[in-house]
Amino acid sequence: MTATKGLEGIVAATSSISSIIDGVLTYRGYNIDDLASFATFEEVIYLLWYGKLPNENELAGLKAQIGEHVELPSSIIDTLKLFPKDANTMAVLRTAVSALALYDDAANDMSHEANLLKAIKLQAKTPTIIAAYSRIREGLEPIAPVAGQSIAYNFLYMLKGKEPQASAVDAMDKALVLHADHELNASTFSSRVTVATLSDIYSGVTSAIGTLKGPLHGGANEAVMVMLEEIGSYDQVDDYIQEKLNNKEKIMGFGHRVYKNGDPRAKHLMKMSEELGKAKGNLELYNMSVRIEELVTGQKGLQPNVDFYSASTYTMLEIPRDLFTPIFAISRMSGWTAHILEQYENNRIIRPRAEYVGPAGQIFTSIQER
Ligand SMILES: CC(=O)SCCNC(=O)CCNC(=O)[C@H](O)C(C)(C)COP(=O)(O)OP(=O)(O)OC[C@H]1O[C@@H](n2cnc3c(N)ncnc32)[C@H](O)[C@@H]1OP(=O)(O)O
Ligand SMILES: O=C([O-])CC(=O)C(=O)O
Repeated sequence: MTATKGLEGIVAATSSISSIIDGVLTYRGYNIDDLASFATFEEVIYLLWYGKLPNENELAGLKAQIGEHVELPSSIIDTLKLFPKDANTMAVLRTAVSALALYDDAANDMSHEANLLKAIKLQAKTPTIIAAYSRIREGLEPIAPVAGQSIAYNFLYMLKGKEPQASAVDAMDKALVLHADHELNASTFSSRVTVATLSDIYSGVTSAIGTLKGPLHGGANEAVMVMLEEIGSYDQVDDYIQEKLNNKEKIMGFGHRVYKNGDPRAKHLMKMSEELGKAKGNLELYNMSVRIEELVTGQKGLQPNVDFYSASTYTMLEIPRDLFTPIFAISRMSGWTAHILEQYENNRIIRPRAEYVGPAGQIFTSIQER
């Protein structure tokens, strides 16, 4: 038995949800470029869960169901109020999402209908948790969403407490479409491993949130922003990046396990970052990002991934840095739950082997003799 470090190149499941073939990303066979240009996040959620794009009635039905479940149990709001005001926001989300199971009588009902309803509840409540905690830590009361509005609109509305601009809602919606699913990425894999023991959907998404949090995965969007803040201004980019490259340090937001010739989502986020910067009359972060890309791609051949331009995009939307990865979770909740439902449909416990590289043939000695 020989291990493959990081399971690189190992095909660990079959799935009909999303694919990456020759650098082209599709959700259920639809090219991500078309979805990013023409579909809303709610249409994409429907596509991921039901395997087809919704007609108008089906979309209205899904939106109504999400609207019905968007509010949090009061105990969850009370719990959020108990958390430290400076808590890690992904730890907050992981804990609150896990706690939702305590207030769902059907948490352990394993029927498909019950699991689909739980997916709807999780998708509806995740933005509410993030917006509520963000307000609570600022000493403000959480606010209720506006009935009939989209997830993107309501997240921005609940976060900021005022009607968001149409351009901000469009950008948020597109970002949610772009992050929704990505084949067997680490967090999706961990959700599938968890539910393959026939554990419940809340356990599956709690594992996934914990996995997304890491800076080699979803946490990279915040790490990119830390880097941009450290650099400070356009004229400091070359020195900062060159030193990192010389020291063989990682540049966050670059590289990918699967894409070696570029992440098809990055160009959309790059354009959004530029457009939002132009609208604000401040292209500094965009220009800095472009220069970083020139240096890193020019010298290392590494391309920006989905996390790189999302950092400047979210900053242009005036979103606090520590909500970037939670926003990724709002979007990926749709993909995680689609994969969990798919796993349940054709389940087998996921239990690979390890190549043992420790000592062999040890002679046991009593504790007094050690
Ligand atoms: C949503 C997402 O999860 S997208 C990914 C977000 N993560 C990041 O942006 C963090 C920065 N990037 C990375 O750490 C990696 O590229 C990962 C985790 C995304 C992929 O990791 P792997 O597939 O294991 O890539 P791997 O480590 O084999 O990289 C190949 C080579 O490129 C180098 N490399 C990879 N990424 C980077 C980077 N961002 N900066 C500098 N060098 C890098 C590696 O050090 C390695 O060099 P070596 O062959 O001299 O040892
Ligand atoms: O697929 C991966 O390894 C990481 C990624 O880009 C994602 O989850 O969107």
